[in-house]
Amino acid sequence: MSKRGRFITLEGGEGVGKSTNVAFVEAWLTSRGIDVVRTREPGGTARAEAIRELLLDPAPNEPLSVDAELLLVFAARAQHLAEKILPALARGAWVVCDRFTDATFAYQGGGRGIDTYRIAQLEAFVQKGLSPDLTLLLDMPPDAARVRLEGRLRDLNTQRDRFEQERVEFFMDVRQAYLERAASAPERFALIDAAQPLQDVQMVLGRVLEERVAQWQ
Ligand SMILES: Nc1ncnc2c1ncn2[C@@H]1O[C@H](COP(=O)(O)OP(=O)(O)O)[C@@H](O)[C@H]1O
Ligand SMILES: Cc1cn([C@H]2C[C@H](O)[C@@H](COP(=O)(O)OP(=O)(O)O)O2)c(=O)[nH]c1=O
Repeated sequence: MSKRGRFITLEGGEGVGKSTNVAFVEAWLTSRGIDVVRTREPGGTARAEAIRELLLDPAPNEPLSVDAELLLVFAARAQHLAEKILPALARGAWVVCDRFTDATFAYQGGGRGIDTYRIAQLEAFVQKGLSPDLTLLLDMPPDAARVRLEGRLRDLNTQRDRFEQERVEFFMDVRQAYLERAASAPERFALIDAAQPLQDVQMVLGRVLEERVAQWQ
């Protein structure tokens, strides 16, 4: 049987550069001959992307309950794991994912105030022990990240989604929860200063990948 692939996730608040750097990580690994599947959460498959639409739709006439939000995130994840992530890892491909369960601890836990224990129960139920091999946490102050996000929204001429409409205090709680998770699992996390110029962020990312890939081989 071929060796299971590696599972790498990128995390951080809105506008810190996750999408930009998921592409960088994919290109970095591909250039070293690694078979890479790039994906994102919530989403990654047709049905999971349909759940993403429900989660992001601001639909002001019917607020989404906090519990429904949590369960939808995990429903999308269960589908994503079954249809995409687990088959890719089983055939030996490496999966690079823009957000995963650390985002649930940060947003539904830190942001919405759901008890960490309840999230951990769903994590165990849905993931059955699977967790990322490496998590690249892009960290910067939310107000500075918001400036970047505004630029992206303007460029793409899109409206703010349900999460992007949250107040800055929500994103400060999200950041704090991410930092606490990183501190509790330092062997899995690499904490990266995302406020640096992109070139510097990517130099650090390259260094972290170099080190981890060498350890895994
Ligand atoms: N290190 C950086 N310095 C300045 N701008 C950046 C940096 N990284 C990303 N950006 C820009 O910030 C915006 C948000 O980046 P993006 O990758 O879409 O973030 P995310 O996926 O985390 O929301 C984009 O316009 C992107 O080009
Ligand atoms: C994966 C995940 C995402 N989310 C939220 C965070 C984001 O606001 C939203 C969509 O993710 P994403 O498209 O990555 O946002 P952005 O590119 O703006 O950073 O989903 C959760 O609340 N919980 C989760 O478990």
